[in-house]
Amino acid sequence: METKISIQDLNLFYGDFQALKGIGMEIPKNKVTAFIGPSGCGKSTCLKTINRMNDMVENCKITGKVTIDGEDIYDPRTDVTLLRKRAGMVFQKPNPFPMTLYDNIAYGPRVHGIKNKQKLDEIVEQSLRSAALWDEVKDRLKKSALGLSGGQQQRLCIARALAVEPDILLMDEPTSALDPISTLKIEDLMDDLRAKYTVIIVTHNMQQAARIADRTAFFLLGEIVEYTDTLSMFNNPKDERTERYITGRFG
Ligand SMILES: Nc1ncnc2c1ncn2[C@@H]1O[C@H](COP(=O)(O)OP(=O)(O)OP(=O)(O)O)[C@@H](O)[C@H]1O
Repeated sequence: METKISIQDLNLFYGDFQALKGIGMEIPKNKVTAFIGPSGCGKSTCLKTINRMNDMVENCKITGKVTIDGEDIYDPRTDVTLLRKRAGMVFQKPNPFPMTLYDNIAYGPRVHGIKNKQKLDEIVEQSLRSAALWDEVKDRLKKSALGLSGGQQQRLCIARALAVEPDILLMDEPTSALDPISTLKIEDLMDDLRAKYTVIIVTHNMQQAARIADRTAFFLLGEIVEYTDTLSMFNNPKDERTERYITGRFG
């Protein structure tokens, strides 16, 4: 397996509080990796270190190293805008912009300098197809995105992330606000996405991790207790704490 993202001895502090402790993991290319663990154990924090979303938090300090394709993303010379283009993010609650579906998706490419209408049309169609939304919305591209259902909005947000051609997709509990049918659609989509992207998903839902992830990391109190291929984790956890968590016997 080729490593896409390497995290080495990563510590993260919010003020005096240490949220991540000595995280080390190699995240493989073109696989789905799940972060699981009880609330507040650092999953989202760890996810956000990969595109430096933590830069926006005051008093947040990081030591250690994160590399993408071998490049140190915390190097002062890193272009953070470009980094966030390479590592797109989808959040827990769908957050479409209050504009048309078309403009939601064309927004990123326009920011990055694409002005040609035909090219933008192509990107919009392709992104919506990749997010399994095209057929449902192709006749309403000029309508407000806020009129979509929650599940459609979340797929629109995935399409918006794909429109700038990332290689990594960071998803922070992307289905927690969705009904079971929309959740299933996003899970199916995940299967297709791995062909082109390296996907990392934070989830509280262990069945979801078991269904969609190739590898799973179990976080507890800011540390990684266990990180292995998903089948081994669920069938044969090495650490007693992992076993207790996945069998629902704690926290
Ligand atoms: N901006 C912040 N400032 C201070 N503390 C923070 C901040 N963001 C997160 N924390 C703290 O860091 C710890 C890890 O939070 P994080 O959101 O990464 O956990 P999580 O595992 O993703 O939780 P959940 O599953 O509930 O989303 C928590 O104790 C949280 O309160």
